[in-house]
Amino acid sequence: MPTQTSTITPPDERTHAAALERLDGLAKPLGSLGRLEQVGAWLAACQGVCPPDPIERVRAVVLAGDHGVTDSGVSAYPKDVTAAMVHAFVAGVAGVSVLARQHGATVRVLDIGVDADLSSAPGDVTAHKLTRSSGPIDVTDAISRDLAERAIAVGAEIADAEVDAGAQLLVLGDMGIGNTTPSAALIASSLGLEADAVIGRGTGIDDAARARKLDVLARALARVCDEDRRVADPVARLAALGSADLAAGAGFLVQAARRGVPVLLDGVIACAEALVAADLAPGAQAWFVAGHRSPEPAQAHALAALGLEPILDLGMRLGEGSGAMAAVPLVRSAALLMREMALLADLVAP
Ligand SMILES: O=C(O)c1ccc[n+]([C@@H]2O[C@H](COP(=O)([O-])O)[C@@H](O)[C@H]2O)c1
Ligand SMILES: Cc1cc2nc[nH]c2cc1C
Repeated sequence: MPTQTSTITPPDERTHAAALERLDGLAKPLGSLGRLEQVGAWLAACQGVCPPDPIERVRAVVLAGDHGVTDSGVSAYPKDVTAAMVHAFVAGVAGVSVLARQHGATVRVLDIGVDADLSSAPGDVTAHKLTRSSGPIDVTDAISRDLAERAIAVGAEIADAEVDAGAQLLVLGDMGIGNTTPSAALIASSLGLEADAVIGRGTGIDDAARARKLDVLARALARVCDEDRRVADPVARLAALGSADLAAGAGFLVQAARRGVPVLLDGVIACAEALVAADLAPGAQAWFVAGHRSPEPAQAHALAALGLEPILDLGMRLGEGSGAMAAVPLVRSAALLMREMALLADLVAP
């Protein structure tokens, strides 16, 4: 029985049209606020109100997990860093923690599939733990179909909690050494691409590690993809080539869209999750904006397929939701400009 797919109610089209009209009437040359105008109109449509409310409550969730492919030497760092970084998020000293503090956002880190016992971590870090590492996708499925379905449901529960806590804007972050490999595999198998079109240098791998990663990716895609290099069913894709944390991310994004709360996407991991989310729930992508461009080639493919253009292009490749968090002030500016700028007609006598 496939996981239920459903179409998503889109952001309000009439509010979007009203927002574009308001933007054209502001005290500025037509179109002169560039991307901020599109972001402002999108926010208005998501909220169903023009001008949009100021964005006061931004909530980030970091989903952590380990990946069997790390045993093949596909990352520049050892997998113990995943668990170590979970402690850093809890202590508020990770990169995204600093940015979130600066921008008044919350960060919740959750161990979905870390290969360590984090049960002594404070708070509810392990409340949604599903596995200790997902499988090496070049030789076996990452997780069972049953676990993929449970992870999607867990991700939805996590999104519900953030929305119920009052989130006006969500950020989805990731932490997992090796996770650019399953992310690239998900994007390739969603779009029918070959390994060499999606491979990137992740944490900064050298040429030898890149050759190993290319081999892992090619064997993973050959193992599960049909002649089109695709896997049609999104749940099967998450189980075969993803992981528990990536499936939870896809479930999170579907539920955010279902609840009508906009999401700022981060780098290649969130974009892989978004691509699958759009297959699980067609139209979900209308609730997403890309916070930043990652150097990972797979992200560019995912963004093009989703019809998204990143707000920032700073060469960031940290993950954690950091690139999305860096874009938060601009999203806030887009709302305030629409609220507080004068109308040209009120300044210029007829
Ligand atoms: O967000 C991105 O586009 C991104 C690009 C490269 C690396 N990362 C982060 O680095 C880790 C994955 O890189 P790797 O090389 O171990 O696959 C993981 O913790 C990600 O958060 C993230
Ligand atoms: C130190 C470190 C921090 C990270 N944060 C997200 N991915 C990461 C990868 C490494 C290696």
